Amino acid sequence: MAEVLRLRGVRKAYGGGASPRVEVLHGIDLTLDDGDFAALIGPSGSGKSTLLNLIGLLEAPSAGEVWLAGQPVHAASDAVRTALRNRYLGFVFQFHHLLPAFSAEENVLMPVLAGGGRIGAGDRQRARALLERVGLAAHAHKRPVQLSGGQQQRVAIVRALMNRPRLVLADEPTGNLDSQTAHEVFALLRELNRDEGTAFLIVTHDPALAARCDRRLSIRDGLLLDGAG
Ligand SMILES: Nc1ncnc2c1ncn2[C@@H]1O[C@H](COP(=O)(O)OP(=O)(O)OP(=O)(O)O)[C@@H](O)[C@H]1O
Repeated sequence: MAEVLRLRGVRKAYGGGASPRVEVLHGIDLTLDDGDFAALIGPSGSGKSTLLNLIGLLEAPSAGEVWLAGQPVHAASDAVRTALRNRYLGFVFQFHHLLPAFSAEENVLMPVLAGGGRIGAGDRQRARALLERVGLAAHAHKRPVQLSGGQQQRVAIVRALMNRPRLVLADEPTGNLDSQTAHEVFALLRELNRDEGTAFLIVTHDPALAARCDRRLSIRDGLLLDGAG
């Protein structure tokens, strides 16, 4: 199975100069392969979001290497990082961040525009197929406010898959949902992982959801433990 992500000795420190320098991540090694389904757990403030931001190419490490799809990105320019992010990564957040003025289908199509492309017939077909896949075919024309919380999150999830990313980063994707809906949305992530072969790295505080992942990565004291299996 091909490697999609590799971190080697990744450190991240904040501050410096006038404010004290605090190192949050003390040397993280991690490899994710295509199709991996991994939970990232750890106490509040342990650095989960920091790690996700580094993997998402939204922040640069203070030291160490980040490789995405076989390409070194730790020293890449902003333009290269943006291009790699659009091509290989998808994002799902705790709050759906759908654009309120646009329909569900238009929201799903947004990553095509963000990647600098023009929306073609094939893109519309994929957006509709994805919405149908998650039971929202009849809601494609509705705006986010007309959808339930679980439906909104489903739209956000298929939006993340629109560009066929190799890795989806999900920061507490079910954190804002009641437990029944959370389990349904989580099951959907799993199905999409299997159907599309997309790797997922999912930050969750819910041990029951983490237990349903193939890998459980936990951050403690700035280090990553891999509790595979
Ligand atoms: N931009 C920043 N500047 C300074 N310190 C930061 C910055 N971002 C995060 N930190 C610090 O880094 C540490 C890790 O934060 P992070 O948000 O990654 O933790 P987390 O595990 O995601 O927490 P939670 O589960 O509460 O969301 C915290 O002590 C936080 O205060």
